[in-house]
Amino acid sequence: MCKTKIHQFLQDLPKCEHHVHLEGCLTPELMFTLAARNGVSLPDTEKRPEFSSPATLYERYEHFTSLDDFLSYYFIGMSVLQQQGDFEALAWEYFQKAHADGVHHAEVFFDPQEHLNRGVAFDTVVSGFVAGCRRAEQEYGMTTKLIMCFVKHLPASDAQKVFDLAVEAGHFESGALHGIGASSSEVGPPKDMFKEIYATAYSKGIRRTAHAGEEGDPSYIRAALEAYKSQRIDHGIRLIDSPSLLQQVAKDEILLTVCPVSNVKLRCFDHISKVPIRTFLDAGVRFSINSDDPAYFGGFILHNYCSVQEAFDLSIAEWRTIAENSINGSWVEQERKSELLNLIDDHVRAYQE
Ligand code: HPA
Ligand SMILES: [Zn+2]
Repeated sequence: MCKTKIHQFLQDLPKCEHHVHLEGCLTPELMFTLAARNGVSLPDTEKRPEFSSPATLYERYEHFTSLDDFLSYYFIGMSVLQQQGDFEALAWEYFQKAHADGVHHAEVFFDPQEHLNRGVAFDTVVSGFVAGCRRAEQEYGMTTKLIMCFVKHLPASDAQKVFDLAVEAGHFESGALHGIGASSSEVGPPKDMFKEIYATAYSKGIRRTAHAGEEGDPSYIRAALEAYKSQRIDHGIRLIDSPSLLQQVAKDEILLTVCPVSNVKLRCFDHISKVPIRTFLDAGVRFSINSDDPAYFGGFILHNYCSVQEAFDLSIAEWRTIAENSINGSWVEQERKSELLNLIDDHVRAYQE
């Protein structure tokens, strides 16, 4: 993979990432290091032999059976994060990889409820992740935004508490946090369980996105758009089951943050070629391509771009459309968008000369 000329083009193509969970960037190596340093016990290896070493965990990650199966590992993994420096180190590891993959602008998710439930202070989490973001901005000239996700498997009242903490701390006004999202188990919890929080966010002008239509049917996407007034949809792949909603999403210029490798690893599709990339392109649905939980799914953003290219053999004009849509769908100032659009123009011209 990534040996041919087009793969070099994809590596150097200026990218925006909109759908990556920082906790999903925790490699087994860092997990074991932090567990030892912080005195955190990972599961008993008698009962769970996959927790014997990074190698055995990587092997287990090859066989996720569903979103919830993956999430059970994801939530155990993040339990090793305890100190401000752990959160900073995790974010910095991600930004180094993203930079190497040609990411210029990254909007990254994190799940504060899980950390608070383990007794980690909200400020420890936010200040650690913010420090990682600032370092990426200073060292790489990247632009970054932090998006706080609410998790659907915990009570909505917990989500409300964490949202109130963020608002009271002035994090949205200061720019430490930029938006809200909703993630974790999809099918089961009420589709609109955070509707009061999203209504408050809307009234305060806080950006809104939500995971929907990953395992759940199109009614989950409709609920995110209607009950949450969500400005983006994370995943949204089940739109293929509703041509009318697909047309509406195209018309309303809602950006889908698609994660092709994740969709195969979590068995939403049996092969990348089934991810509706071609359908979305043909219908004029805007989407970006993203890594979701790269440490668990075997590759960062470039791996997703290259896997899509292998499966769909897209033209340079189609890649240009994807790259431009992902810039236009970013939550960043117009001046920065123009700068990134110019970089794409230069890159495509240089390739064609
Ligand atoms: O792909 C995902 N879906 C839902 N929740 C998540 N949390 C981390 N990754 C995911
Ligand atoms: Zn996700």
